[in-house]
Amino acid sequence: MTPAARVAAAIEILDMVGDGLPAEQVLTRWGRNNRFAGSKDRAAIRDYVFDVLRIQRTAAWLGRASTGRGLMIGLLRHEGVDPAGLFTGEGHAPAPLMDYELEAPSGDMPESEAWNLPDWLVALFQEGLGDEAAETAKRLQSRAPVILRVNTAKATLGDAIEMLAQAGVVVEQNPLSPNALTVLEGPRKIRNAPAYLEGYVELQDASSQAVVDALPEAKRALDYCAGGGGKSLALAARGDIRVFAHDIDPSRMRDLPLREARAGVEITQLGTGDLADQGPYDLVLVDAPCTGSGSWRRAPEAKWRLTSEQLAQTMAVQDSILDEACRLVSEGGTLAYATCSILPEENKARVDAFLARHEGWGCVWEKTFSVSENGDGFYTAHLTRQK
Ligand SMILES: C[S@@+](CC[C@H](N)C(=O)[O-])C[C@H]1O[C@@H](n2cnc3c(N)ncnc32)[C@H](O)[C@@H]1O
Repeated sequence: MTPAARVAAAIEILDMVGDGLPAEQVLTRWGRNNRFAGSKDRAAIRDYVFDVLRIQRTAAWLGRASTGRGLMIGLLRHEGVDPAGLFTGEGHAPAPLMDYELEAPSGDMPESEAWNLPDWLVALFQEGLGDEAAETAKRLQSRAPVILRVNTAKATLGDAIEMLAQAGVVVEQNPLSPNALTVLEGPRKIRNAPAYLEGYVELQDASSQAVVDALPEAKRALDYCAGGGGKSLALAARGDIRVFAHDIDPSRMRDLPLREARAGVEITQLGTGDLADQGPYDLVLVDAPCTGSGSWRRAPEAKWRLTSEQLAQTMAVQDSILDEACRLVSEGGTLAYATCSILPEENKARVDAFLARHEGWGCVWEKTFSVSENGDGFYTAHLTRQK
């Protein structure tokens, strides 16, 4: 495909996303219906779509419309590319620019467009994050780093780095976790690299890894909201620990056996009805469902779709999960709470509300990870019963 044809494809996809369809679904369907597009074309189109979604308000302002076409014109201007060179109408290129599209609006962009958040979230960021609000919103506008976790059950850091390099994946150590590697070159080669296929490394954000690093030693640990099992796998790699994984939606753990086999570790999946029978556990990790605000670089659609009602519902779910999970913690054990959110409503406020509802519990440690070039935004707190 020509560069201009890729732009035209991104416009088509963004229009469908604008109609409310999930970007991933539209991209997959587009790929199926346009088999002539090669992997490089599909990757470039995907980048356009997600780059736009991260800066949608800015792109709409620069492109003078929030249609797919306006957004792509705006994205190109944001990246310092003159859209006239691609909007030629030749071949599969988008139609030439109309008069009103020829120039970006004059004057400074209004501040409201620069945050690239809905207005209600700008207010929430300002209220909850104070001085860090604007910087955090800005960081959410760039691409997230690609990060690997070295599976210490199978490989040393040195072995993993060397094997990755042989497959064209260049990495450097990430400061957030001793086993985390930031990918500098060759991210698209990871899934076919022997180091990945043989379980020497896993894809996992560095803040997520740091949340697991901080968990206290335990013989029996329950990952109460295991999802795909990223944190269960990291815990199991410690060795000398029995890890149980649970999720209210067991289908989320469907790939876990495959990932366990690759990583050379064992995890026991538990249905909700079996949790108490197998308990108590000296460590219960609640990696709670959340708005994902700390990882909106990876899933930028979520920031445009979130409503205040959904945030309130999510907070209520977080409360009820903590109430259920705390019953499974052994005497002297730890209830660890984590979210990939940067909103205090989902973090410290949930811990404070839990402590107010449960006499005898205390918070012994907590940490917030900011959105940074090293990792996603995360929060974690360790709760224990006080003597
Ligand atoms: C943030 S994700 C977990 C990510 C996972 N721990 C990882 O590191 O890959 C939250 C998970 O909580 C699950 N969940 C939602 N409500 C739940 C509940 N009441 N009990 C247990 N799990 C729940 C969701 O199905 C989702 O998979």
